[in-house]
Amino acid sequence: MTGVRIPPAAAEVVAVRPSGPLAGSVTVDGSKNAALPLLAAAAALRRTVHLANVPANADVETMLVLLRQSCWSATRVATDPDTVVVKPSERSESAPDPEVAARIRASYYLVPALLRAHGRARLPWPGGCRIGDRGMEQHFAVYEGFGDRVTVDDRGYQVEAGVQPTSTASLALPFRSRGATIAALLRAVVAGRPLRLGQPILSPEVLSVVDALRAAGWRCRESQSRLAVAPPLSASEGTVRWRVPGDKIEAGTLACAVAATGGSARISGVSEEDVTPLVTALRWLGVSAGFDGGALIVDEPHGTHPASHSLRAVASLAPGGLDADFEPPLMALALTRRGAHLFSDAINPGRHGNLIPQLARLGADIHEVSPTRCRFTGPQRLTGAGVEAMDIRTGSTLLIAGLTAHGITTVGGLEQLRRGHVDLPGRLRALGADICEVTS
Ligand SMILES: CC(=O)N[C@H]1[C@@H](OP(=O)(O)OP(=O)(O)OC[C@H]2O[C@@H](n3ccc(=O)[nH]c3=O)[C@H](O)[C@@H]2O)O[C@H](CO)[C@@H](O)[C@@H]1O
Ligand SMILES: C=C(OP(=O)(O)O)C(=O)O
Repeated sequence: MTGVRIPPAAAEVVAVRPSGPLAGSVTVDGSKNAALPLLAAAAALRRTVHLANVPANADVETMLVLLRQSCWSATRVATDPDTVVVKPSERSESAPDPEVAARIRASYYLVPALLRAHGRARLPWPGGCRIGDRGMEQHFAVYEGFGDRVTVDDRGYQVEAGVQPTSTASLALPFRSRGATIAALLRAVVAGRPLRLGQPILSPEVLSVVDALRAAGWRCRESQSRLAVAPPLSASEGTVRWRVPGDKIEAGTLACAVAATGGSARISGVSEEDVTPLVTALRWLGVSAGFDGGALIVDEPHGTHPASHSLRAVASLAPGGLDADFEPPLMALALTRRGAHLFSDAINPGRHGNLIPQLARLGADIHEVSPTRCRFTGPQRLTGAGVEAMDIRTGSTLLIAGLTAHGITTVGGLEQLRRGHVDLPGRLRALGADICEVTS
């Protein structure tokens, strides 16, 4: 495609054209949704932490700014910019700027660290993707379970630290929540108290925090029904080294793009367990996908779709369930596959409302059974049009759809895409996708 190639950060839209089967090898960045709680965990620990594989997407950069505005130093190592060193700074009385904190949902992870630094945390209501009502009452129940005082108003919430006994904090979540599970873990760290948490979620992002605490000397035991952590037996002060796991969602998105174009690729940097539900869905759609030599392999050299079944993709917080963020890219892939497909995301009830009208602009015929559930029959023929990324995963899904549509698709709203990925168009281009950044 002809077009002016400019740095992605300056582009207003990307233009996508069908480019034949994607092929090659690519390595994903570190996961945004794991990096954010790990950075907050480093701050809560108040030790020097070297965190490797930290992606430079917009949400992570926002988190680094928030840490610096509070009382931590958070700097990328000059010789290894993927590594961030977090340590307490000299500043004692400073707090995050609410305007900055409101840009990301994960500002909520900073509450325990702020309690440690200031005895109180005042934050705006979380920002991030506008994908429906996204509550925080489980976080508040966690803090109240630790004896903290929570107050809310129109602009946000405040948590004031309660006096902490040394006894075990015993809490149970009414439903599985990544945010509330990590809130409980980090609150226990700051309180220096053992925690027993019923009904945790053991998603990769949570497990990466558990592993990080283990590396810092905390004693941790986890099962699907209970997560128990206890402080180190002896005080440890030295530097700890953690690593952000590879981005399972970026890997899954690339896999869907490769499969949608009938290509073959080797996607490295992600662990097998983290993409297992995605691989199951890919295979159900007749895609030859699996793990080999530490990489996710998608292999369709002839672009044939041997045994595509009708897919039921239901986002779930249950153990082994399909992460909600896999559902949109799978929808773009299923539009290319034979079958009567059903998609559901009741976790993020505004997601379909963002995505389906944009896919409809490309000509997709999707029947919305309810605001969170839809059906369609594939394969469908899409036609390029101007579309808008309404949230991170809408953006990545529209890139995939654009690769399979006839003609040129332009995707706007790139600031959404950049919140979650350093350069997803660049990753796709590395696999041969015909994508370029354009300004008006
Ligand atoms: C920064 C981050 O990791 N974001 C992810 C996280 O968001 P999010 O923070 O929404 O995820 P949680 O797992 O904590 O929440 C799961 C569900 O419970 C709701 N809830 C949660 C806590 C609470 O106190 N009250 C409440 O109603 C949430 O709105 C959501 O509908 O998980 C979502 C579901 O897998 C993903 O789509 C997001 O990418
Ligand atoms: C919904 C997402 O992010 P956030 O929770 O930060 O808005 C996402 O990563 O797709």
